[in-house]
Amino acid sequence: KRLTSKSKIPKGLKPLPGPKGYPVVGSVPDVPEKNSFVKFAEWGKEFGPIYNTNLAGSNHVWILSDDIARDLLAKKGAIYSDRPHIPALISDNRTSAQYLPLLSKNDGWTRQRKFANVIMRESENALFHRYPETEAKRMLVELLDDPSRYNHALESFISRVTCRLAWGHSEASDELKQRARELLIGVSPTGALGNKLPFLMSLPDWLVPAKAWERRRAATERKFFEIMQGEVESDLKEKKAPKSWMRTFLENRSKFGFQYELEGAYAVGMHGIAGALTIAAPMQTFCLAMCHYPQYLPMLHEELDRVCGDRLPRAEDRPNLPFLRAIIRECLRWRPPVPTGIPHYLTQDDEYNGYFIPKGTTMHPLEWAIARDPQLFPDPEAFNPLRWVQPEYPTYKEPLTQYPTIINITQFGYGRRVCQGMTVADEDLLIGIGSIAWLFNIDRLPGDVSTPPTEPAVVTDPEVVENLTLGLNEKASLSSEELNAGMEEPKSPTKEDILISKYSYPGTYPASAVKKTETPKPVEEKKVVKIDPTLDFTTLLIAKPLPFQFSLTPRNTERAQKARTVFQEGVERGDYKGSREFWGADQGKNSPLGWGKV
Ligand code: HEM
Repeated sequence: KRLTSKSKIPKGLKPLPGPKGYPVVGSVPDVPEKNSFVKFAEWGKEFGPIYNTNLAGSNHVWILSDDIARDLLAKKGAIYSDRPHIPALISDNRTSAQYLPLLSKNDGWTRQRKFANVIMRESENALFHRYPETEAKRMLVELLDDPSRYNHALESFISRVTCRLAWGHSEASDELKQRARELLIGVSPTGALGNKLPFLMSLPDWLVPAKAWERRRAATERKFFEIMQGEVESDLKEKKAPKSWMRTFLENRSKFGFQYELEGAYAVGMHGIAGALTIAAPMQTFCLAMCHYPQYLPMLHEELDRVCGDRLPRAEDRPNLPFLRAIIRECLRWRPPVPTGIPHYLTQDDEYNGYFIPKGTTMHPLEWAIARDPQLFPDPEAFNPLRWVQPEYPTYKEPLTQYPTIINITQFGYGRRVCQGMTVADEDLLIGIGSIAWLFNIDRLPGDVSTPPTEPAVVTDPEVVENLTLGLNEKASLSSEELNAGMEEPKSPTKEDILISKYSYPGTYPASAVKKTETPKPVEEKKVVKIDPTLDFTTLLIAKPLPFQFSLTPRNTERAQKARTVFQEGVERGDYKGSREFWGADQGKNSPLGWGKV
């Protein structure tokens, strides 16, 4: 929607405040790609808890207060529950009935939300078929074997659980990660080129590689969903299909009233993708928080030892693990996985407190700021799980057998569009984080120079800076930072390029500060590099801490042995299978289907 000119504002109402911006592009040049949510929160200090930005001619309103978000997005849900158009997707996200989170408030959305309610309730009642407990054992052994690939192990844990929930087995978990990663790039404002330069999408494919990339992504996804549905169908016929969302769909097909042949395949697949995308982020944040706030891990160990003793945590332990729930709750508050929120779209002119909000405005509940309201969260920048379990804090709530909980918190959105997967996230995080803490000590490496977030670390040694980037781009890792999919054959980024995109906000560093050359540089050329080690996150819609180095060691040999034994028992029962390639060994590089270069 074009920005409404002042003359169109109804009498008696004012326009919302906001940054002035520049002609044509509006405020786009003022928004950094890295940690844009920090900039949007800073503008809130200047313009108040609800303000307007013009981004390349479109009207975007940012909401920084939970009360205002509720007043508008929830109470006035009848007009605030649509979704904006995402230009980089070739099928119109609002009407294609492919991706429930991106659909307009139409019939497709209503029937898929009903379907989502059924599959979520059913799997929740069955304690998610114990899939999180099963996969936690494999994750622990992977972490014991190679702690430096922790990022991969955590993402694989989530992807395998979600894959089992969606289709009954974990074999497609690498493919699911890749599907999730490509879709995330497709929908993120900082991802696919078509979202940055929408006019490209009206040009022919041969002129615009980004468009060809999207066509290939969509075709691969469709084929993947179709294969997965077909396999569960034949397993069902042979009466060997484990419990899954797909099985529920196939056994009750006529009840859901889906309108096109693969709608069920998409409805299930979309939930698989939504799960694979999001839940590893708070687990990675947990590792980050334990490194920088070491006082809390011993408290968590004490609780887990008291409640679980020498066995791994299980779903039934939930009421007895308030401190674990407090840690999880605080991870979501301190580093919200969707820091800019998922936008809603306003379908009618509206007003709020004398301000005019025009129809066609994209509304952003800015979770980053909402989760830092100092009235509710004293000392908001500090990771402090005690705020959930000690009565002197405003967020304390009883009974502690139920609270703290992540169910219905603001990080899952507002009103009619609220997240459908909260209970899955809740279960995965309880079992996933609980199991890691049960087995491991988590610490910064000896000599780690990074300091807590109140004071951004000042690093001058290029060697140190370079080491901080290790671990990028593992196979099928969702944390890869290679963006702009579909552009000209990119040169693989140099370490220098990666650093430039990593640290461009809030610190500054010239490339010369990190360049490694044959001959040592004179000292005066080493410039200061500022890094806040707890804010080094990916730039896509779902923000995850970039891989970092830390020490992950078993608390004692008995526990390590126990983890290996219970995993081995599962292997012998046939609980675990490896991941399958779908498009051949080269991932479909030379065929029309396969992994887009991302
Ligand atoms: C930590 C994990 C997660 C976070 C932080 C998260 C966050 C969100 C947010 C912010 C929204 C938008 C709400 C709004 O528009 O107001 C959303 C929507 C949604 N989420 Fe999640 N989510 C998570 C996990 C999941 C999982 C595991 C699933 C499914 C298995 C899922 C499925 C969905 C769906 C289907 C929607 C769209 C609802 C609609 O548009 O009507 N989410 N989520």
